[in-house]
Amino acid sequence: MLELVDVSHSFHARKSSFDHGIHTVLDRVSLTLFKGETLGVIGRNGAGKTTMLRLMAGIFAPRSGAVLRRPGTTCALLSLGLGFQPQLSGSDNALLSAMLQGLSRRAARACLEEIREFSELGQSFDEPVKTYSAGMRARLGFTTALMTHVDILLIDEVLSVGDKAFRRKAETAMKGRITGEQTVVFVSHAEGQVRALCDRAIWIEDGRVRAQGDTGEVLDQYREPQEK
Ligand SMILES: Nc1ncnc2c1ncn2[C@@H]1O[C@H](COP(=O)(O)OP(=O)(O)OP(=O)(O)O)[C@@H](O)[C@H]1O
Repeated sequence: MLELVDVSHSFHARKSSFDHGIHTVLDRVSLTLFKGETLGVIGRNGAGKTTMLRLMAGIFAPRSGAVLRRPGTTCALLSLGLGFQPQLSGSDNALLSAMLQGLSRRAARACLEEIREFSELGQSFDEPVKTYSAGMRARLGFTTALMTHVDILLIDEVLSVGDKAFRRKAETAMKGRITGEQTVVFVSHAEGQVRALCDRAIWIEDGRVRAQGDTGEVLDQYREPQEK
């Protein structure tokens, strides 16, 4: 469904501590994402997980290597603070995202009531997104992605924000999608969620793949050095 072949990525660093001003964030990463699976991505802060998702989504082009996607595959990146127009209302943003994900205007409009209800944003759904808290943005982003249908859903940490009740509801809804046809890449620091939701996992450390395979085994390896 999607493949990373020897993908490397770097940013220009301001700090002189990085070699020649270049900070390598991903170093020859290869992986294959299969149709219908949920792949968990784990790793410490700054390991390169978000960068990898952005490469998968086509937001960045890799400095070297290739990101291969079957032609016509639609892909949505669900991430905090990404993709909203702050001056537009929650409702208009939801409409826009749904249309960007390939829905017709009529089909997108038809989703709006469901999004309003599930997100529990109430009156705020019609207020500009710039007035939202982080948790409210997460609710809007999560619900919009949940109600519209893309081939690959890339989820960056969003299930870990918001209050407990919404988190539980979001997790249940996500499980419903995951056990169905949806192909998902799921970045999370919440090991319990990764264990519960993911068929396979990949551990990224300092931009390299440290381990990949069975979720339980990868999580056990990931935990070992931290417990020493
Ligand atoms: N646009 C950018 N410009 C420069 N450096 C960046 C940029 N985006 C990320 N980085 C750097 O790349 C490294 C990896 O960042 P990334 O966000 O991919 O990590 P992460 O594994 O998602 O971390 P976290 O778990 O904290 O979200 C970090 O050192 C970060 O500072």
